[in-house]
Amino acid sequence: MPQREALSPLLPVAITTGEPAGIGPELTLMLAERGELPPHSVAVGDITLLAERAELLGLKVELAACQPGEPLPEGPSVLPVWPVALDTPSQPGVLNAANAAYVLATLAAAVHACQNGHAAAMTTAPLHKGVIIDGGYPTFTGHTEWLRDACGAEEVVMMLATDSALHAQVSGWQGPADLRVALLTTHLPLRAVADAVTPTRLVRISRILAADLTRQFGIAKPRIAVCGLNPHAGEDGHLGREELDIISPTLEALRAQGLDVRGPYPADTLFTPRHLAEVDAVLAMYHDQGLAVLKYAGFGNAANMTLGLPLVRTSVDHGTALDLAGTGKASPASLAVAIRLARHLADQRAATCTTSHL
Ligand SMILES: NC(=O)C1=CN([C@@H]2O[C@H](COP(=O)(O)OP(=O)(O)OC[C@H]3O[C@@H](n4cnc5c(N)ncnc54)[C@H](O)[C@@H]3O)[C@@H](O)[C@H]2O)C=CC1
Ligand SMILES: NCC(=O)COP(=O)(O)O
Repeated sequence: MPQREALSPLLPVAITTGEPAGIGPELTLMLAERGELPPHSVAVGDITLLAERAELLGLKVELAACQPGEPLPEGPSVLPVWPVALDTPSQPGVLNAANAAYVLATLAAAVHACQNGHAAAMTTAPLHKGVIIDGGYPTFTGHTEWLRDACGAEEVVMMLATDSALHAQVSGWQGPADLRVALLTTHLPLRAVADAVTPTRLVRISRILAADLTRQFGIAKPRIAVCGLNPHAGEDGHLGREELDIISPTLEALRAQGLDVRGPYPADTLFTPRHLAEVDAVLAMYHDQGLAVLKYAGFGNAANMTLGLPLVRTSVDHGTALDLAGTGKASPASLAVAIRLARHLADQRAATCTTSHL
């Protein structure tokens, strides 16, 4: 039996603390002070920054530096930290491109730990895409794409979900609707979206989504509703031809291969209770088509995850909120959901690996 998988529940979830000028550091500290981090959680970031932010906000957290592979320090209000040093001091709300490499170094440390059996999963606090680009990484577009490349994956899928849709066991979200929304395209200018709606991308994304809804969420035959790109799903070609020329024939081919992919549906009415009740996930064509609805339904109680990776990665449903950084007013609820989800998915993955070796 493989020791590493069998022991995964004891391995930590590595929480990258994100943009140092944003709310990520203080949200992590808030959860630690309240005792709301699951056992075996470790922050990845600059320990002086965390200490300064804790002092600023009067958060009573004992920061305990340790290294991947070492036992995690334990105790009430103890936050274990895998230290990664800032390149330059950071003030809340004030971006500095000199720290772009630092943010990416925290991600690299977490990925490395997952790959080397020192972490069970990673949860990412928000980073600021623009300042990373300004800091000398012109092709950077987000965690999702960076993780795809770091892990050598051909394709990955961004999916956000409201809490109970993540998994009934994870917590008790009682919001208006359960919603899982995956994206065909992620961080693209709107002008480039239509060109990115291709049969190849639709096939790859649909397959990953269906496979991970089964593998990670236990849905034997996932039902996926696919949005159209254009108003009224193109109005029979009068308002755009992507539905007729690309989406419909590709979905037809996927259905012939056994995938339950429905649509394309007009996106404005797909996100209504009667339609949502009939499917397990919605595949939106672009970022704001899907995420505006998801955030209306459950902002602060939803999480983001990357499907198709060889490791478990979850994240918050919000960004760096520079306007709130250093005030203590930002809610840590989504970070808590994301960490619990990472723990749950990692434990489940470990149990599956262990059982499959029996
Ligand atoms: N997972 C990640 O790393 C993500 C990063 N971002 C990045 O964050 C930066 C800022 O993005 P924006 O579009 O301004 O979105 P944002 O989520 O940072 O802020 C939008 C609004 O929501 C509020 N808000 C955000 N988080 C909150 C929280 N936890 N509690 C209470 N209120 C909260 C903010 O104060 C602001 O009014 C961008 O660079 C964006 O790319 C955005 C989404 C996810
Ligand atoms: N709106 C979601 C988002 O921007 C998250 O991006 P990523 O950094 O997780 O790829």
